[in-house]
Amino acid sequence: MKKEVYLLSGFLGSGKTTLLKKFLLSLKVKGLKPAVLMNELGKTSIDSNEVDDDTPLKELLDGCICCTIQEKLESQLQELLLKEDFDVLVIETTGAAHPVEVVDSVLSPLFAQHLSFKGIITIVDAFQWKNRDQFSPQILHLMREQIRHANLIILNKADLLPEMELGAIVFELQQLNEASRVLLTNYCDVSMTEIHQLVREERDVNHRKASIGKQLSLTACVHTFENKINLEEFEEWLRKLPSTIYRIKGYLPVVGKKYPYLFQYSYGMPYYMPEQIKMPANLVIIGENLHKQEILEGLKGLEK
Ligand SMILES: Nc1nc2c(ncn2[C@@H]2O[C@H](COP(=O)(O)OP(=O)(O)OP(=O)(O)O)[C@@H](O)[C@H]2O)c(=O)[nH]1
Repeated sequence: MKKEVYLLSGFLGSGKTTLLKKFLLSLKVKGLKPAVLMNELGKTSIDSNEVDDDTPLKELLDGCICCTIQEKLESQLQELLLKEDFDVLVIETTGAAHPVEVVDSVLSPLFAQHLSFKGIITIVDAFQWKNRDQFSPQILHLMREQIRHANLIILNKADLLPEMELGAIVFELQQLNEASRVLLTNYCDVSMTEIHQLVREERDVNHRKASIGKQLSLTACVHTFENKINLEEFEEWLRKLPSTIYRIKGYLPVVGKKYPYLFQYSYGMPYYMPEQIKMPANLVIIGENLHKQEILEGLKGLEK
């Protein structure tokens, strides 16, 4: 059975660790075993002390998951999958992380059969948002991105502002992300049912929806090659793809080669690298309004 993955996003100090503690507790009450992947901008983690000793915890220190140690994130995910027994993984990113970059790692072809991405929960500090003019345009952009890509927005620290102002902020957040619900909380006191329900997903192994950024209708599908393919024919297939496919990554089993090619494709640019070891022959395709069946049939048609 696939392990569910939730991503906690939100700017520094918004309340991610506060929510994490409550979320972990609720999972345990439901009889589920959680695991946590956390990263901190500094060299030592502070928040990890907040996680009980019986919960498997991986830390990514000295950098933000998305910009400096994306590869490390993948290896930590792999290690968790190999060594730990858990049902649900909660990833708490630093407040300075772009959520979609992290989702990109979770959707790695290495984990296609093991992880089921449930969604991004973004926490917004109401007081901070009201006073956001103090931040640089770059930080403001990041905060907006975290909001835009959320599947659920938690407007936290409601105790710090009058109701009228909170109402105006809810309206602003809703304008930024019409598809997500906005919940108003104190100390991230949110009904966990809301979190568990946050993403509707297809559970099919080879054909799954990653509910990232619903407002952008970003979806993903995974193809697992059962047979080898011819590289020239694959390139021909690639050339015919619509421009709404932004990202493809995975391993291509190539006719005449013992080990697969690592394949990366980003906004039209393909990249191939021969591997020296056996890898799972999964290919993840991410884009807007994907015609999944057509894509998967096209790939199947390339197999010899
Ligand atoms: N007044 C008030 N304080 C809150 C609320 N929620 C959290 N806090 C406090 O805000 C501070 C930051 O909360 P955290 O949960 O550590 O925030 P975080 O997003 O994990 O912070 P970083 O790890 O630095 O990004 C803590 O002192 C919390 O106790 C709230 O609703 N109201």
